[in-house]
Amino acid sequence: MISFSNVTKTFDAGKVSEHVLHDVTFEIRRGSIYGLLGSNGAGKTTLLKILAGILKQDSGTVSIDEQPIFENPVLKSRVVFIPDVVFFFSQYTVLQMAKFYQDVYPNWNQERFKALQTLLGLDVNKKVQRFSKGMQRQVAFWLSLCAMPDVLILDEPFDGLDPVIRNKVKNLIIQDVAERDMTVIVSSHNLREVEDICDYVGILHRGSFILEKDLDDLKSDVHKVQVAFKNEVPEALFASLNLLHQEQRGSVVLCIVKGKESEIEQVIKQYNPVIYDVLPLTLEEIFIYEMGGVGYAVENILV
Ligand SMILES: Nc1ncnc2c1ncn2[C@@H]1O[C@H](COP(=O)(O)OP(=O)(O)OP(=O)(O)O)[C@@H](O)[C@H]1O
Repeated sequence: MISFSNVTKTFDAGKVSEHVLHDVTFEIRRGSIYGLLGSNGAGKTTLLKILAGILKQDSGTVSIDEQPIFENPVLKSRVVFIPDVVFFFSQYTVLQMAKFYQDVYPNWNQERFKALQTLLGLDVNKKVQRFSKGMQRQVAFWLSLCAMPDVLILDEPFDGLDPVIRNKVKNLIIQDVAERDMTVIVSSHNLREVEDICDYVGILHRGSFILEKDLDDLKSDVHKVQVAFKNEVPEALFASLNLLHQEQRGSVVLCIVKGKESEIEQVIKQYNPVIYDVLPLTLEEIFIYEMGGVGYAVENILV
């Protein structure tokens, strides 16, 4: 399990200090995929670098399986970080880079290296820096997945990958999570990009979490309902629902309601609606309505 407890981080910015993370506390269960979302400058990369042991927090604790990560080489050999700008030694071919990874990561899987070579079709004797940007990112995933990490940290990982490779990479990640309980934390600006792989999502804003939720809970707890009545819309109905949003479209009322679907249906049906439909909500809509409810303009955070 990954655990952040009261973590703060400040950078010197000229004469003043910039507070980048404020008292961040959260956990990531082993074998889960955590989506870290947030606006530019929210502190996502800083948080990921602290988790990877590249930066040290000013205060608080960061641990993986109850061991601190900073200056802990044994633990670090179980953790792989793919940064937003991937790095390879200049002049190194894929094979030379693979040898380097093999030396650093004791669980290196050579059979998988060969299998992924066939899947990706990249030349192992080519210098990595001569590949295109997207191909270099493929190499980063290739090497990282062969390192068989227990924790995979991804910063904006899918930028620059074409849709076919993107799906292949996502499938490989999901396979490792399912088969050997790998834990993944993935930062992104785009909820749609991560919603198909994550089971937990946190939104970081100006160095603090403004929302953290299990996606299944989120999906089963908010509903978009369309209702219409023969006569006047019964106001008493809305008072008895936990409404996040309500709008009239002609004779139809569209509501975003929190709660169990069966209970919502029971309440509304007491008023004999002539139309009662439950419509699908995208995750992005759920976030916008949930966060709108606590006064944040999430549209700006998630774009
Ligand atoms: N090494 C550094 N020195 C000084 N300030 C830094 C350093 N690294 C990050 N910062 C500052 O910390 C803040 C958070 O940056 P960070 O890269 O963590 O944000 P982010 O959420 O990843 O942003 P983005 O989505 O734009 O990549 C920014 O204001 C940035 O300028």
